[in-house]
Amino acid sequence: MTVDAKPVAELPDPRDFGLAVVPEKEIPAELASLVEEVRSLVDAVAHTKAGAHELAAARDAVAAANACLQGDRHDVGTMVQQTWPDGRVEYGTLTNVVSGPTNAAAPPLRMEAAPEGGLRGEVVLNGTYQGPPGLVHGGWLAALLDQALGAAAGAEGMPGLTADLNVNYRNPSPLDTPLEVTARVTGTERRKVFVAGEVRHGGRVTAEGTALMVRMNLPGDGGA
Ligand SMILES: CCCCCCCCCCCCCC(=O)SCCNC(=O)CCNC(=O)[C@H](O)C(C)(C)COP(=O)(O)OP(=O)(O)OC[C@H]1O[C@@H](n2cnc3c(N)ncnc32)[C@H](O)[C@@H]1OP(=O)(O)O
Repeated sequence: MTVDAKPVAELPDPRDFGLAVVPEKEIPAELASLVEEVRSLVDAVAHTKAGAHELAAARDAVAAANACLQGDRHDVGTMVQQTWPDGRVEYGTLTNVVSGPTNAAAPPLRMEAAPEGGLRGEVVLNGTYQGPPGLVHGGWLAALLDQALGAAAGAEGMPGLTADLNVNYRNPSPLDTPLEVTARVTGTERRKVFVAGEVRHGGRVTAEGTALMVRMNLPGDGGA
């Protein structure tokens, strides 16, 4: 395939697009641990068999916590600048539902450079991501792949939006156990970036995805 898409020399700075940026290292440790606690809370609520007394007490405690947090908020669209263990710098949305560090609904998925090229990450989805009994919901597998595929394009200097995503479910993906997610760029054509990736459990592919990402239109593209 023709490789004529132009990777950007430097990642576009979201501030140039009017978006606020929070460096991940500036997220307070107390917020990170609160997010962890809320993740655990969501799982506990989803599975609890507690009685009325405990449920009412928990509801009051959560209502009190909620009231504590009704102050100043980050704007929707706020970005987080993340530096991955391999030194790669990446921008993502702060509350991205797959990888956002402050989003308790995000598993979260973290990707880093894979020795064989592209990106790889590991993620464990608990029972709140359940579709069929004991298995990850197919929509969430698509979300994991979409995010990983987008991140793979971004890591090659070609951040963009998903235009087309195809997912094949090859084997069941179990809950509560590590799933490996891999993704790589397979080709480019003008602003089109073709990407492919997999979810694996115990080395066996459970879902595979391909996508077309359309690279962001950047100054200097000249309509290419
Ligand atoms: C600075 C901030 C950093 C941000 C980092 C972000 C990281 C994100 C990571 C998040 C990961 C999570 C990811 C998410 O959740 S992304 C969220 C889900 N995706 C969207 O919401 C995207 C919605 N769609 C659009 O906005 C537009 O349609 C896009 C931007 C995709 C293209 O509209 P645009 O006006 O820009 O492009 P163009 O029309 O000039 O077309 C250009 C080329 O593309 C070809 N084409 C277009 N569409 C399709 C299609 N559907 N099938 C096949 N081909 C298609 C087209 O034929 C042409 O080809 P060619 O003529 O060259 O051959």
